[in-house]
Amino acid sequence: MALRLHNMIKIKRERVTLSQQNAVEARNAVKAFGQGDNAVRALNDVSIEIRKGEFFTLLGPSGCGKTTLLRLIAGFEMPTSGTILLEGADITYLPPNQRPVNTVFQSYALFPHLTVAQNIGFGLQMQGRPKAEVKATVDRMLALVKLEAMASRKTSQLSGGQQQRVALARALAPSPKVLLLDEPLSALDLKLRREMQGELKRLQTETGITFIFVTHDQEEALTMSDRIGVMSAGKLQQVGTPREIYTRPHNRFVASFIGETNFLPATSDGSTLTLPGGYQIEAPAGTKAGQVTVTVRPEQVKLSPTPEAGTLPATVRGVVYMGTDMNYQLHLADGTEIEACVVSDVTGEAALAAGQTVGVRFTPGAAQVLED
Ligand SMILES: Nc1ncnc2c1ncn2[C@@H]1O[C@H](COP(=O)(O)OP(=O)(O)OP(=O)(O)O)[C@@H](O)[C@H]1O
Repeated sequence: MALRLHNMIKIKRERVTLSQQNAVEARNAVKAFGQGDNAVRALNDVSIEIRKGEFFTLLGPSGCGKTTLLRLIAGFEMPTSGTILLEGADITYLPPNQRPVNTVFQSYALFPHLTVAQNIGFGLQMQGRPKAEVKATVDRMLALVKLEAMASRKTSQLSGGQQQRVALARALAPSPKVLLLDEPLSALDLKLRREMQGELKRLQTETGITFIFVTHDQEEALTMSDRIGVMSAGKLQQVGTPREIYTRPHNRFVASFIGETNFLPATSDGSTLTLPGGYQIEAPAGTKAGQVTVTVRPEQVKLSPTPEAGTLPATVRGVVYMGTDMNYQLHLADGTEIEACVVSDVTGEAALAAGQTVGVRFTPGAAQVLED
């Protein structure tokens, strides 16, 4: 009995310590809007752990619940059920202004009649911090976002990129534990967006503050994040590093939402996968026996000019020159269509022509078996 109690206390302590290592946790978060038949489940039992000091991205299509999850963390919404924790403490019902969390919105929400410096210092002033401290922090923030020369300009006289920097500096000024960023770059043109992606990453690294970034742009998520949480229809589909998400997608949604991919039917005996045309590859560890769906990225599909033994015969249906790459559309004997992406050579000429029968192989280890 005493041993059981001791173990229970130990487990509880370990759980609390683990929770404290996380900046933010959602446990079984459900958020429903509306009643009865009109109810929308924006979040459907979402549990997630976001570590201290990481650049974490919530990625998913429009309406999947990203903003709703962010609003629960900010305190702008309460969950229908479930818990939100910040460094292990339950903040589910804590008002937004009592959370050490700040948000940067897509619209920036700057005060146009105030100067850059006044905008950045606004939150600190409202907190009643001493004047000298406000000035020192504003100066530090101006240097951080490289806007020292603009300190006394009105924000209405700034470009979109500069306004974005002011919004970031203002949100970072009170040193929040967590910064929430709701599609902050979507109003910027492509060139500026790329520049600000680098800037955001730099700010996160330099400040060490946990960033939770919302986007529906997969490239943005892959290039900026330490880890990504992929969402669809109010559910978290997969959490992992950009590399894990791209190379080891768990299901069809994740595989197709992030990058281009091919799906092929296969039969598994637990150790070997047999694909259309009898092409056999090693099954990844843990693959169950039976009918499965395999996914393989186009750049992991290798082509030889003739269907040699041990390859999958296919007919080239079309060739598209993409600049850096050549894209081949291929037709398999069972009717499956797949794509291969081959780096262009110096001439930019296609090595294989439409109508040709070729041999297909996959880079060993590249094919993934999906859960659904
Ligand atoms: N206040 C609300 N009242 C009713 N339904 C809402 C409300 N807020 C969100 N929803 C619904 O909840 C679902 C999730 O919305 P949410 O804004 O979280 O998605 P999102 O992934 O952030 O989408 P987007 O990228 O378009 O902003 C959607 O179906 C949306 O219509």
